[in-house]
Amino acid sequence: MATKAKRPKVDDGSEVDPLQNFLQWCNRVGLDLSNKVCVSKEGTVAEYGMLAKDNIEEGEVLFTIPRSALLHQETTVVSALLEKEKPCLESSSGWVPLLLALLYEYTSPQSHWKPYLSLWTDFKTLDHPMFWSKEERDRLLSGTGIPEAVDTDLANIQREYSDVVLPFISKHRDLWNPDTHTLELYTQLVAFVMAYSFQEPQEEDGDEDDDEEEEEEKAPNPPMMVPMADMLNHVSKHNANLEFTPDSLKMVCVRPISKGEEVFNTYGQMANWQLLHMYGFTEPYPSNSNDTADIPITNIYKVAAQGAGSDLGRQLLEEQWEMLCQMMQEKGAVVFGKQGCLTDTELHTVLKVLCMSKEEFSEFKENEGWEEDEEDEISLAFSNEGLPGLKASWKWLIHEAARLTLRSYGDWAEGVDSHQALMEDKAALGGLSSRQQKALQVRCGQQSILHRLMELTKS
Ligand SMILES: C[S@@+](CC[C@H](N)C(=O)[O-])C[C@H]1O[C@@H](n2cnc3c(N)ncnc32)[C@H](O)[C@@H]1O
Repeated sequence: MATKAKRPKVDDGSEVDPLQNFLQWCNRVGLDLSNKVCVSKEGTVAEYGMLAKDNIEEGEVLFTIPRSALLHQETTVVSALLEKEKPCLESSSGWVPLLLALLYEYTSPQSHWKPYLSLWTDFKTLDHPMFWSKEERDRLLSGTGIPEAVDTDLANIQREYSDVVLPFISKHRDLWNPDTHTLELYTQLVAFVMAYSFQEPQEEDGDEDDDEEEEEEKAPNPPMMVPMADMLNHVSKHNANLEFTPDSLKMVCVRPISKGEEVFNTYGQMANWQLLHMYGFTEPYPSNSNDTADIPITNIYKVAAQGAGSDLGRQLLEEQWEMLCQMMQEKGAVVFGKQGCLTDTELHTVLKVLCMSKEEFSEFKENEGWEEDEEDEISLAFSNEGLPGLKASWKWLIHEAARLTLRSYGDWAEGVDSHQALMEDKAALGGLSSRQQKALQVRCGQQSILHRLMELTKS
């Protein structure tokens, strides 16, 4: 078993309340907490959270964290070594330096961040799908995109640990120990970073002449741990937001909060499948205004292939598909939100290429593309308002691809035809495990978006 952070003890051997210990530490490191808020485990949606002790106005600062209190690769005790060895610590995630810092600080009795890290003694309570069995993930979450995302994560974690972390810690046994800093602990800390870390937004250059491509190539900032800010839970209709300044980070109220209400941060615009994947929870259906459903582009192609009558038609379609695969860099899904398509440019490209006549396709290849349509027009055309007005061939492709995608949700709720019906049956819902309930929230959100899309595109 991996060594866990032990609960602090006072002289008589009794345990210190980890929260009080953490709040005292906050005081010592100069973290300024408004007396209008408090951290609590009661009256919150999930374990620790922040509550308003008084009415709070928009713009009020709830707490300020000096940058020296943040835990990341430049503040950890082992920062000089991490900096010196930077080239050997590169990986696709870019998380290895922070994870090495956490492996060290989490298991070091002298760590400056001990009162902070001692708040969590078992990261598995986060209940990320990565801690479910593969069988349970595949059974409960098929069709949601989560099983594939978790399989990729687990393969990456294992590779990163064996190729980068283990050789590194084996070389520095004065600081790390492979018997303590195991793959199991590493995986748990990955889940901690997924659910608790923050990424500072890239600074805007302000130089308008800058080449756009250069801007896009900037790597994202590495993640960091932000004590106190990570005590806040998330909802899509949040009431507070973290602001970054050169000296400190500030949690600022973004809509009035009444006394007794929970203070909610935003973890970003997260669909329920992303919340479950990254944080191990979902917002109750249908309250997540950021919910989305993906349609794999292969499903649009499969539908188009069913509709291609002759051999010649099928050959043309295959050429068009080959070209699309070269054009689309991402793994290939179009995303629909509650108000319409969120990847309208990609969907527009897919529909345009797959519906071209032989002549149009030859012209397209000769010109190496087409004149781009106005972005605003595309965005309107693929919004819920615009979808019913699309041309019939495009509507048919979207409609049938949505139907095909809906079929990919296996049904684990035996005897129940519709997930929606189960959602409305409070007694049956109460009989489900918490994992089954979360899976249901994800599926219902995605399915309702796809059903709506079928309605909007029916001929
Ligand atoms: C940044 S932490 C927030 C503090 C956390 N509640 C704690 O006790 O340590 C993120 C974790 O809080 C929980 N969480 C956040 N928002 C939630 C919500 N709206 N509903 C349920 N759980 C939530 C999830 O377990 C998530 O992984």
